[in-house]
Amino acid sequence: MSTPAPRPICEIHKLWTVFGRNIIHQDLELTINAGEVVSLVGGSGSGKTTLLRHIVGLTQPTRGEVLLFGKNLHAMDRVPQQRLMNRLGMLFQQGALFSALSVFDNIAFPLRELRQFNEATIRQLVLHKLSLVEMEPDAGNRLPSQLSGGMIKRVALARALALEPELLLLDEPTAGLDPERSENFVELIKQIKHALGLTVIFVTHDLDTLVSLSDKVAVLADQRIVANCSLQELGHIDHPFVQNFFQGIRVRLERTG
Ligand SMILES: Nc1ncnc2c1ncn2[C@@H]1O[C@H](COP(=O)(O)OP(=O)(O)OP(=O)(O)O)[C@@H](O)[C@H]1O
Repeated sequence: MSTPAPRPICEIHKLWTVFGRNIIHQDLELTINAGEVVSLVGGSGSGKTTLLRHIVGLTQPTRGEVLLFGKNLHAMDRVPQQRLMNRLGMLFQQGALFSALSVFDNIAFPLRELRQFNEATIRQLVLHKLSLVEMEPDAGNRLPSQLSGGMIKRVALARALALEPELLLLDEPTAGLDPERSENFVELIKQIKHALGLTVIFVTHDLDTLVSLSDKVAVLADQRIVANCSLQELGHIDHPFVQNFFQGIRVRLERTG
């Protein structure tokens, strides 16, 4: 049986990002296909978070195109752009929950913004998202300040999933978690990915998270993507940053087989 042709979900072409005199991205090209889990790696300050922000429409690139589901995100009017952005979910580094809102209201927030659902439906949808991230319905009454670090990540993930996105972006999903909680959170992301058939792009500095979660690794160096391939294939890429990085993960790859 032949495998289906890859279906691009996110295509970035000739993208430039310039902040003042700093060129962050230069002629950057990247394609992410449906169903892939791609980690974005690169040195500190290489522009990983900025690239995620371009993909979700929060920051306009200086030049170039970001096509989401075949549509040019940054060249659209506000209403269709918002509709397109509703097909994405983003988990921010610190969770970015609204501190004055309960867990329930945090997850309900994007649903209420849509103005399409009544409160009974919103309640059902929120409770479903809480169960997806393995939290009890009672947790909905708590405030973010009453949650552990791991729970904050779960609630932030539930909120990112509220609109049932096709593409999920995660910025440092396991940052600040101890190794056990980090492993549990990675397992949860994997389960949800399979259950919902998501495409995932994530940034991490944690090599265990990277090895455990990635189908592919996109490497940002010299202001562009210098590799976008499986972890094993990285070993064949002739680039000093990639080679150095690969040495760092080789032992872990051998351990996981
Ligand atoms: N809005 C902005 N205005 C000016 N400079 C910015 C802005 N946003 C980011 N930068 C700069 O762009 C560069 C890339 O930042 P970014 O946060 O995307 O890097 P990163 O690869 O995610 O870094 P890290 O791994 O350390 O989190 C940094 O030098 C940062 O200071």
